[in-house]
Amino acid sequence: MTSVSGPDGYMSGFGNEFETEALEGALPVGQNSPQRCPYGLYAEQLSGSPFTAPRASNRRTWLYRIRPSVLHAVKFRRAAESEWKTAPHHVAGGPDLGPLRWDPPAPPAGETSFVEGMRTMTTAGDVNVQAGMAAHIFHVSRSMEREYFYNADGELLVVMGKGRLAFHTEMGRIEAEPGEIVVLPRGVKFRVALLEGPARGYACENYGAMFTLPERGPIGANGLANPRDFLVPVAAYEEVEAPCTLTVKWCGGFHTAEIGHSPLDVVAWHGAHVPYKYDLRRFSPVGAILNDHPDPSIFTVLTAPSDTPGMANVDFAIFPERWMVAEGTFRPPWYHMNVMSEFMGLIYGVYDAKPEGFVPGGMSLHNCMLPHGPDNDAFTAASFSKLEPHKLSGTLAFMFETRFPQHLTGFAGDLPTLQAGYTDCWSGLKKHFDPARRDWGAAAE
Ligand SMILES: O=C(O)Cc1cc(O)ccc1O
Ligand SMILES: [Fe+2]
Repeated sequence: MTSVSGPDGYMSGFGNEFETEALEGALPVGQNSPQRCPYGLYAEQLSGSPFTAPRASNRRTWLYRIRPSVLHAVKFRRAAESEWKTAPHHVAGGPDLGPLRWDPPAPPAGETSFVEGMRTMTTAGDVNVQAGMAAHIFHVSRSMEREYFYNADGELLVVMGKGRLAFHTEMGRIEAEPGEIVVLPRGVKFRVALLEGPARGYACENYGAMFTLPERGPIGANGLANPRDFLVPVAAYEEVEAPCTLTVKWCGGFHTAEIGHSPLDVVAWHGAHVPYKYDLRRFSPVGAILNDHPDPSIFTVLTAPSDTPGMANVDFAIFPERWMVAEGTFRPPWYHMNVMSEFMGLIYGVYDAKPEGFVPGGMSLHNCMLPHGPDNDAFTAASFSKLEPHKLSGTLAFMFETRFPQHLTGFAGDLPTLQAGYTDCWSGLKKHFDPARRDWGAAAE
């Protein structure tokens, strides 16, 4: 028998305790683990943080399901290797050290599901100590049918680039389109259906503490990513009694179990360890309203902290459409070297530091302490343009920024779309220094 039950929809908020039931009365009242659960369901706790984590970062969910997870996954067999790699993963060879950039890669050969079409560009840190991340790209040309997956290695932040996907999770269903992100927490089972495709995008796998909202400090109680814009699915369950597979990614290995039913059989749940989506177009940016170019941390959507305050395991920042109004200022990003490692992608439009060569579906890697900044065209234009209010319209770029150096995979190093001449974008930067011209460039304005 196959059926999918539950209302379509979302609940709103970030880090809340949510509760939802697809069948009236399925949620036990006043306790988590009654002697007998309503409708003959099994109670199960999924812990995303240690039991003893401080309240603010404690994340667990109680699931009321048709079968307990022990019946989903009793006999795992190692599955084939894939292009989805895990840190530590250091390959010999590859391109010489330097800033790197890629054009969009060709789709993989043959049809690929969300899991099959995941290809790792970089890995950082070490999954065994729950620190670090991986930057992936994915390409989806087929739905996962009776194939389910969960990741024990971390949470997955999915940045939609093209097409539309439906993430059927234990907690319910999330639909996503370009401009939106979806976060799938560690241990949550799901399958991904293709709604409109092929679909492609980027993903950040976070091995560390879960993504949370950054502090706003003096910005105050509002702005940036507002909690109410985060959407969590309502309960929906599959009652599928047919051969299915469940694959787990565990410390970099893939293991598959053959099971006789869908593991998305959660009829009701309550808790805070939840999948969610967020529309990046709802981000409320704060920027320079007089002068100077602020640090990109003002555009942090989500941060996954490390044990060192202010030194994120990984930050997810975006460069959304916004007004540029700063006076007497070089408006694009400054030239810089950064202890953090920056992986960037472009969802749509033009990125102000790189008007040429950085295209939607492409990516760049500016690793730990490797210099980068505006290309020659951007420098010249920004140095001499009239500084009127100017809107950067129809643009959305993002950055995965981690405290750990990012190591290229063999896949990334061998990609034919790796731009051999990327660093030439700076080669036209001339020496302008003239000890006699304190007002350099003034006449040209
Ligand atoms: O390198 C980049 O393009 C990302 C970036 C943008 C910015 O506005 C300031 C610093 C920074 O690393
Ligand atoms: Fe940078």
